Amino acid sequence: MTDAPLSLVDVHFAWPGKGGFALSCPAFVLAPGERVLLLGSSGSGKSTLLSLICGIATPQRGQVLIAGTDMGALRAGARDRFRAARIGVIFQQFNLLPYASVADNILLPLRFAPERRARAADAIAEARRLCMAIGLPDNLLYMPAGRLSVGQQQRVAVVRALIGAPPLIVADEPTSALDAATQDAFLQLLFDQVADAGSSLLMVSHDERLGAHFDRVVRLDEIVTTKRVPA
Ligand SMILES: Nc1ncnc2c1ncn2[C@@H]1O[C@H](COP(=O)(O)OP(=O)(O)OP(=O)(O)O)[C@@H](O)[C@H]1O
Repeated sequence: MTDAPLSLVDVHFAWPGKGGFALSCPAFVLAPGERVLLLGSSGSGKSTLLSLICGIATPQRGQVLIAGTDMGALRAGARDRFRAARIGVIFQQFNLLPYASVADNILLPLRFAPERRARAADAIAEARRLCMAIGLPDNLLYMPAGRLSVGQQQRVAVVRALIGAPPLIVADEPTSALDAATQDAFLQLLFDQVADAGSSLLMVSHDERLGAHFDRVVRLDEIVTTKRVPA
């Protein structure tokens, strides 16, 4: 199933250093258009797995295939460009540039990915449309991102991941800064945008309550084994 948006094959990874955290994933496939919630407790390795999926970390063995391309086989620069083109990433800490405007933050991935840029023909109009859809007033577009509230910054991170319709959206606890009532509305908006773009969504969380919104719920320990490399 090489054209799946995401496929993990016999992946093994250990953070460097003695007593490091090691993770193995024999097999995991995300189907086209599928929305999967990956559940795991704090420290269980969710962010580590997402770093592997995004090509921010590279497995010591095995393959992380994005639409059939093995991320680990790409050189660092090519891997960064490939990620920008194919994957919209919503980081746990948002990773916004605080002094850059909201618009510049949103448009950043398009700079590195011409094919994604081409899908957002009028990029500012598309940024504005996504902001409105996700409940972010478009008069904030030219404010420095660091001046926004945490909930607004989370929305900026979502719009940056969605712009240019990357085939795979990966999200690390994107609702953590929102109260329960806002979470549901926010997820619905995110799902609407993901469906519009025809993207697949992999979200990690420790919050079982979110499961009802997804096509499939996977517990991390169903797909990975973890251990500490002895000191
Ligand atoms: N950059 C790193 N270098 C070394 N070890 C790391 C690094 N990042 C994470 N780890 C280790 O990997 C283990 C799993 O952490 P990870 O952040 O993947 O868990 P998590 O399930 O995402 O946790 P949380 O829900 O609290 O964010 C932890 O023991 C952590 O110390």
